[in-house]
Amino acid sequence: MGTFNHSVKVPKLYKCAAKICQEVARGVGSIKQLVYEKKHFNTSALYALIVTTFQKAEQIELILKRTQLFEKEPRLDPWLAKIFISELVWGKKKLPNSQAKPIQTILAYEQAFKAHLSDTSEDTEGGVCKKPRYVRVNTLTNTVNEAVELFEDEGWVLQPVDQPDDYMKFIEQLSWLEAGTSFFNHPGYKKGSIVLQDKASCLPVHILSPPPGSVVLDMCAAPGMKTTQLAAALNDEGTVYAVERDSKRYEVLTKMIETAGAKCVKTINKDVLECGNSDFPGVEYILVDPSCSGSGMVDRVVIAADQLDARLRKLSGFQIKILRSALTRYPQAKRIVYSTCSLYAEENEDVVRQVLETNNDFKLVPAGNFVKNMWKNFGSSSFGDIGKYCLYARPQEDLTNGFFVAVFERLEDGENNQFYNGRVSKYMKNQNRKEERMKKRESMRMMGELGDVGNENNEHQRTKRNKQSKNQETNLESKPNVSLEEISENITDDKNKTAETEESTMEQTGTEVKEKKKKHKKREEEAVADLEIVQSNLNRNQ
Ligand SMILES: C[S@@+](CC[C@H](N)C(=O)[O-])C[C@H]1O[C@@H](n2cnc3c(N)ncnc32)[C@H](O)[C@@H]1O
Repeated sequence: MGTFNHSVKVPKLYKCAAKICQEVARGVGSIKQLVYEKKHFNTSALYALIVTTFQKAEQIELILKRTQLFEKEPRLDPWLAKIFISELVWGKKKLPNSQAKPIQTILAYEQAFKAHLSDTSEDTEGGVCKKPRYVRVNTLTNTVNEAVELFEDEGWVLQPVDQPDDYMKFIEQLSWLEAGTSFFNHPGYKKGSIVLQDKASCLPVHILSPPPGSVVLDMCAAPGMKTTQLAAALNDEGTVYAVERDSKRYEVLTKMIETAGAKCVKTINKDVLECGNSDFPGVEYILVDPSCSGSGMVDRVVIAADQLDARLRKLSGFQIKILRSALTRYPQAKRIVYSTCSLYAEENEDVVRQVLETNNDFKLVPAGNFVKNMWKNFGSSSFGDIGKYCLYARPQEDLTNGFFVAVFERLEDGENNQFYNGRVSKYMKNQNRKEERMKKRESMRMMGELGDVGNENNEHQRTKRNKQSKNQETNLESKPNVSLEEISENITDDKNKTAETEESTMEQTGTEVKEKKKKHKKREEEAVADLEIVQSNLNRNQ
């Protein structure tokens, strides 16, 4: 091993890359978001280094296991070591000429890494595909021809596309750029002429195809790729309601909309599960693109196998809930597209199946119809027609990120949803119960008001009632109007909410998630305390 000097620092690029990897793995943000937040002078090198490290995650883990690097070198920073291995084996294939200790330590294992790599490459190399760099032309600010000219001026050559299909033409116009081509600093990207959006990620909006002038709801909007694509589909005529719950991601969303010059978008920083028809009147087209495992993303962070089942269960619970709300809360909705960038049936066909089984207002329509039946990959045959009707983009065959799309359309009179099994979902039962409770309260309130008319004693009775309830309030330590049933329901609701928050805030920071959990726990405890107070008062009154 060469000599090293403790005072020699690791170059900033590697330290920064290791820090971002650690944050991505903790769910603080996406690679892109964190890289751009760091404002490092060599963004593209930083991005490439991190993406390669995640792409090669399985191989790196195997190499680490076989060389027992961390057992032998316990002081090595794990993410820094992974970054160096990635650079040494797949990146520049060398490390900076430095005496810094971590660099020297890694270099001492170079031969061992390479030897182990030759054993591992066969089974894992096939997992990574070389997809081209896709760009979507933002037709709100320039035409496809203008964008093509912009690139041709720089020496790019546009290749003809064989497929006659509009979708293929539009999306692939500029797709013949080598894998890894970077456009983050391109003036066209900075001023919003192009959007760096994967071809498969363009599918959901292409399939939803809202005509200009329509009212659209984008339920999970940030960072805003599909929101801006929706605005372009509308030719900026009509309305796109873009809802995003996470406040940090909401900021990114508003910025992206501004850069794209989309005027028809109304952004809402709210939990869409708390919204309904009165918030977004007249919604006709809905895009449901919820948080998912991201297993289709070529530069994804791999979820550890022992956590996968639990993670998928949580995610699919949330996905079912959000899709159901789309299908039940917007009476004027005609077409709804559900999409994920996951390749797991648990988040895709199975979500579609569960929602369809309890809904008789919508039918599933073959997604292939919307791409002129030219698509190759569909859902699993183990889901019967549901599989046939849903569409997949698969990295190896389509050279895109992995994606899933399902399309729902409102039933016409006399039509049936062939997958409906006649059962009412728990979700709908809860919704109906809530509505009934609200109606009951409203009619009691109305009766109270009507009762005032022509009743001389009413004033007196109301004062008496108020007095009684004030006394009760004091007895119940200010919790008089809450029934046992309501409090119990709140506890359950809060429990569900805690789970849901966990599922859908993958993109939130660890601290935010912790804070939220704390708050939910406190609310739960308060609700339990309320329940006990009401219970003890009831016992006392019996
Ligand atoms: C897969 S991303 C959406 C990507 C986006 N459609 C695009 O194309 O750029 C999912 C987004 O949904 C947001 N989200 C999750 N649960 C939500 C909820 N209940 N209400 C609103 N937004 C939510 C997440 O914060 C995240 O930004």
